[in-house]
Amino acid sequence: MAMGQIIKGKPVADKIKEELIKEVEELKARGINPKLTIVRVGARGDDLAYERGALKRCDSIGILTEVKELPEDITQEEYISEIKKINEDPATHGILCFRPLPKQLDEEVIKYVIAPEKDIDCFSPVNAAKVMEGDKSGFSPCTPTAVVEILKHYGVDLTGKKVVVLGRSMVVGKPAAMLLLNENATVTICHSKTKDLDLVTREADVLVAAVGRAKMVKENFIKDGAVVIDVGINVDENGNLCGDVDTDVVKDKVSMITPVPGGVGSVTTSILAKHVIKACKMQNNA
Ligand SMILES: NC(=O)C1=CN([C@@H]2O[C@H](COP(=O)(O)OP(=O)(O)OC[C@H]3O[C@@H](n4cnc5c(N)ncnc54)[C@H](OP(=O)(O)O)[C@@H]3O)[C@@H](O)[C@H]2O)C=CC1
Ligand SMILES: Nc1nc(=O)c2c([nH]1)NC[C@@H]1CN(c3ccc(C(=O)N[C@@H](CCC(=O)O)C(=O)O)cc3)C=[N+]21
Repeated sequence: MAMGQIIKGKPVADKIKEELIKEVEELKARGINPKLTIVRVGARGDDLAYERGALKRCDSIGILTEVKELPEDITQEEYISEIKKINEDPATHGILCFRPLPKQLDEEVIKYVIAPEKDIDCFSPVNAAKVMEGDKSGFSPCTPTAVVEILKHYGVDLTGKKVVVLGRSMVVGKPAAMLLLNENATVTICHSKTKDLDLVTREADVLVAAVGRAKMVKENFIKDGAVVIDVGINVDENGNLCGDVDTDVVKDKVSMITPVPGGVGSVTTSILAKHVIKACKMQNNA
């Protein structure tokens, strides 16, 4: 069996980064300084990984950043008031609220608070509706967008392909399925209630794993020669980052697979930066 190709995020991210550096220079020449504000509650491992990646990426492009660190036990009223403050702060162009939120915070209420024009990761229903409609005037969620960009970069044609998305969250699975559908794939979405999961995923020409369970996807989940996009960012028993796919056991069966770290996450941060600049330009009629 042929050894699968490890398809890294870096070349995809670097290409996006080069374009963005030029755009930031142009904005700065006009006295406009694009800025991202991150809102983090508590200290989840995957949030911290994103934060590290996002701060590094924005820094290298010239985007200003600020992190609002909020206590794990924050009340809904307090959280909402923090978001409203940032909505009204003219220096911030993009807001990223890490999700999932802790249990006492009701996402179904909070998602209406973030200003749609600053909502660079598609939290607001206004932007979610645009993803459904294929309307590119809003902000698609960064990670699902990164998944599509990686597939395009490595020449994987999605038209007519059987794509299985493992996971149905509003951060990854569900919008990823929608964006892949927009690329003319035939899409199946799986979740915790799916029966015979391995039989379903084994049909996939392209498998997108976004479950948040370390190394859950094994050899029996994979069709020979499939392309696997591993979105998972999990922390294993030794404190190291790992994906949702057990890469060691599937790598000889796949044709291509993204690594963790160095895969989807690194492209996600580039898309995030791209969206901050898009938001900044829109807010400045630039
Ligand atoms: N690389 C990147 O840029 C990013 C990585 N991530 C990572 O991706 C992973 C998923 O994130 P997110 O979508 O936010 O996570 P959520 O926990 O919100 O959603 C997980 C999804 O997986 C499903 N699921 C959980 N367990 C199983 C199982 N045993 N079998 C089948 N389906 C299952 C759930 O089903 P149900 O709906 O039925 O509960 C749910 O739809 C995490 O590791 C996260 O850190 C997230 C964003 C960006
Ligand atoms: N609203 C929301 N949207 C998200 O997209 C979201 C979220 N909440 N909550 C947390 C998860 C996790 N996530 C990561 C993104 C990039 C890296 C990343 O840049 N990873 C680098 C490594 C970074 C490092 O370890 O320093 C890599 O994979 O190479 C990691 C994790 C996005 N998430």
